[in-house]
Amino acid sequence: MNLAQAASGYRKVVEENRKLYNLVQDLKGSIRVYCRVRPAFGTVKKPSCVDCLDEGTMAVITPGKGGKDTRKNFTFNRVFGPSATQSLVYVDTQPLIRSVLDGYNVCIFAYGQTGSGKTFTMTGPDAFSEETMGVNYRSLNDLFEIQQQRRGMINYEVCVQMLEIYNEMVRDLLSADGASKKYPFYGYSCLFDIHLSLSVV
Ligand SMILES: Nc1ncnc2c1ncn2[C@@H]1O[C@H](COP(=O)(O)OP(=O)(O)OP(=O)(O)O)[C@@H](O)[C@H]1O
Repeated sequence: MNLAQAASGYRKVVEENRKLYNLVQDLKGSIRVYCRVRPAFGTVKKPSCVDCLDEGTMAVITPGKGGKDTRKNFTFNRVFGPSATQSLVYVDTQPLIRSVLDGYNVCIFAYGQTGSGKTFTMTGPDAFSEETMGVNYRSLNDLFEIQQQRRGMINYEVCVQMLEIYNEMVRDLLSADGASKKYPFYGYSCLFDIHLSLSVV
């Protein structure tokens, strides 16, 4: 077998591996919903109204009269309890980062009421370290690592946009004249009409 044949065979195996990898991600569910319960703060003395039952189920307890509490169970792809670390929370998300570099669209977002831990999960706390950093930084690290591993075979250009939607206004966070770069927000489709600053990283 000559070198050209060997290289062609190798490329086929790599391509097959890529397809199978992304098929597994699809089969695990193209929409996954995780629940993270943040720890109660030191000053809170009342028992928690949230109970993590198992890896995929949690209960919300509503106190009733005469000690008759009602419990409602909710099922997720996975439930992370108050002691879950940042790295544990990232484990299920990590494989999707490789899918991004294989040409798949991936969206990861945090949703929850104020103070529930969205920033903590996605960015990390102020006391920032390798252990405490959140999903965004971990994802970027992985993107750059895979980019390095594939260097010479595939060249990737990584760009970022950052925007904030607040009080029905879209604000371009990477614009030098940020204060003036505000657009009215009319819904999802309006984001495509707005030309936000694109920064190559
Ligand atoms: N898993 C966690 N472990 C320890 N502390 C946490 C955890 N999740 C959140 N916190 C702390 O709880 C507080 C509120 O969290 P955070 O700011 O992330 O909430 P948020 O959902 O982003 O709120 P907002 O919508 O108001 O911006 C912060 O002090 C944060 O450090």
